[in-house]
Amino acid sequence: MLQIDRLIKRYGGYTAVNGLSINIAPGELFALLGPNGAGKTTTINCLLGFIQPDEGRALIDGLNVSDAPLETKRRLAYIPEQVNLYGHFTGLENLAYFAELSGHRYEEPRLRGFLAEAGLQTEAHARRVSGYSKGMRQKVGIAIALAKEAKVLLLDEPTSGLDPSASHEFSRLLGQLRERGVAILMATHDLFRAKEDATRVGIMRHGSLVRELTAAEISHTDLEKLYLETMSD
Ligand SMILES: Nc1ncnc2c1ncn2[C@@H]1O[C@H](COP(=O)(O)OP(=O)(O)OP(=O)(O)O)[C@@H](O)[C@H]1O
Repeated sequence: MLQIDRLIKRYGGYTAVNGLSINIAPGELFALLGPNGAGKTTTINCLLGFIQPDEGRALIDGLNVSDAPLETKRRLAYIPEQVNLYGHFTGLENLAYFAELSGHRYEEPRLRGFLAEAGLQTEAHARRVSGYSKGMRQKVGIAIALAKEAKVLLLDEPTSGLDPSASHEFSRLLGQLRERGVAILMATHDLFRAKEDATRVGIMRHGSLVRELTAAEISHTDLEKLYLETMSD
């Protein structure tokens, strides 16, 4: 569903992403770990079509992002650390707007249904987003993914700054999206959430994937140990 194939992105003489290949099947969650500057956000920006890779390719649902930027954007949803919404619009209005951008027009009850499914309390639906907490904005992000019927979800540091209950709730929602067959790529520094939520975990360093493992086969302690060892190699 999501294929990253020998992706390379250079900035001048610096190689930010260096031959990265990852395949993520429907219903899988791949957690991408790595220190600051490892190239995680650059990779996500290539998938979003925000930047062009120098070599290699990224495919969303079989479509090359470089050849079909609009089509691929329609098929994916993106939740960064701070979900970008229009503060003076309500949650409902934001959802209607972003769903429409991807060609989906819904009546209000259906929109409320998506927000409820994403865990946003009913009294907040018609409130302005400027008063929402970070966790509430992320729920709107999940509702947008549901409304768009996104096949791929890209997450960049989604749980950073969330309190433990909000973080737990967020991971429950990711589980629901996985059950619907969404392929998820999550860049994160949160080893705990990576181990808990992911099917596979990759450790990135200097633009390359240096380790890849099955989440179920490693304990929290061993993942932390492996991460630290990888950083000191
Ligand atoms: N527009 C740019 N011009 C030049 N260098 C850039 C640009 N964008 C990113 N880089 C460099 O590419 C490297 C990878 O950055 P990137 O943001 O992808 O890392 P990251 O793994 O997401 O880090 P973090 O965990 O801090 O978000 C960094 O060294 C960064 O300085």
